Amino acid sequence: MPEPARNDAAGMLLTLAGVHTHIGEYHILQGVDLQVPRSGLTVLLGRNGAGKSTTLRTIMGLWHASAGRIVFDGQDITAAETPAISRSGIAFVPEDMGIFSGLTVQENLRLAAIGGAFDEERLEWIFGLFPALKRFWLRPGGTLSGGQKQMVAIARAIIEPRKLLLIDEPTKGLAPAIVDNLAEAFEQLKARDTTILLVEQNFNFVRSLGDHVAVMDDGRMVHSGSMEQLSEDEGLQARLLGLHAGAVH
Ligand SMILES: Nc1ncnc2c1ncn2[C@@H]1O[C@H](COP(=O)(O)OP(=O)(O)OP(=O)(O)O)[C@@H](O)[C@H]1O
Repeated sequence: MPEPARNDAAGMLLTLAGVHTHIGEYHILQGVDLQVPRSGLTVLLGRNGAGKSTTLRTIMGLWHASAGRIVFDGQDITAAETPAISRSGIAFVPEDMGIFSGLTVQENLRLAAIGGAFDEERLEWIFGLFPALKRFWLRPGGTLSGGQKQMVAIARAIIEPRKLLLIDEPTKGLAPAIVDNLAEAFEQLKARDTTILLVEQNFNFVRSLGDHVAVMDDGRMVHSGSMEQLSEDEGLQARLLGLHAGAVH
């Protein structure tokens, strides 16, 4: 029997077309077009206030688009509510990480596991990615360092298999060793065919991890292409990101 027709663009897991988002009286997203190819890591870059977090929150249904269309894995999710979007296979790690400080690492993860039950093999894989979580398994989330909290937040997002991870500025304020640990974890997630849409300001962190790149400014997309192209073109980096030749961000 032929496959049912899919209304996503070829090879795209997620497509935003002409998305507008208003927050109260403010018109924040002003016609965002974004395509996230299946597999690999797409980086969303742009200066502070460009609308990156609002884009992730709109995909997740935490703000509703006032115009435009969001299609995920062949389904129109523009008007869907957050729990349904989550069940369709998208996990979101917000900038504030959203972990419960009064609950232990174990309890934080158990809340994200379907039926509160762990798949032991998957849990061992996560402990391999983030050994600190095993060490601090019974510690309350609130007593962990910023990097450890970020690990809990990412572990919650991947405790069940997901098609797409939305992650907002995970390296902000973290020590280089933790940033390296996150980079390794993202490489492993990519190897397991998880698609990642990552908002990041740290261009050096994403230049070797990223496959695709989109750049926002003033609530619109101003560039999209391959990371390879942006990585090799210092003129483009200067124009889009304000980076100067040899700049370490
Ligand atoms: N809850 C809100 N109420 C009013 N304005 C908001 C709200 N959230 C975001 N904004 C505004 O929307 C614009 C885009 O913010 P957003 O957080 O999406 O940008 P960003 O690119 O993620 O920047 P940053 O890196 O600073 O988080 C900013 O001007 C911000 O002040």
